[in-house]
Amino acid sequence: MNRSSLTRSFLYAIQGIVACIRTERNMRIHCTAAAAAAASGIYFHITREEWLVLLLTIGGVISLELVNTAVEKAVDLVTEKPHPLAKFAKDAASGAVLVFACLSVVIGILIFAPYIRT
Ligand SMILES: Nc1ncnc2c1ncn2[C@@H]1O[C@H](COP(=O)(O)OP(=O)(O)OP(=O)(O)O)[C@@H](O)[C@H]1O
Repeated sequence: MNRSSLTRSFLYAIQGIVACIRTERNMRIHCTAAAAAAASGIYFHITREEWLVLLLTIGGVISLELVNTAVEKAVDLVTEKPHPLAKFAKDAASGAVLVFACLSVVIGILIFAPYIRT
């Protein structure tokens, strides 16, 4: 892979992220929550280890939402007619986001609750 094709792949990936933020309401919710968590991390001066967990969690949710959107678009490309496999694929992909998002809330509470209490 030469340098210009590497740059092109990078630009396509950025285009994918921007398109997802523009079109997907859930993605904008995740980005807002991520910004709020990062701002809280700065405000409370959380530790290096807490930043590692927080950043991994933010990256996980946003990456999973990108994959979920990709699955939705790919399914819609194949068929927009009701189909049990289309439902299965979309529900499983959004289930993956839901699992990670719920655990992120728990992680956020575990990180920030001690700072808020003191
Ligand atoms: N072709 C289909 N066949 C059967 N069920 C479908 C189909 N398309 C969507 N569904 C059902 O409708 C739900 C919502 O699908 P839709 O494509 O509107 O996603 P969405 O509302 O944009 O999801 P998200 O909120 O995760 O972005 C799916 O999770 C699935 O249960």
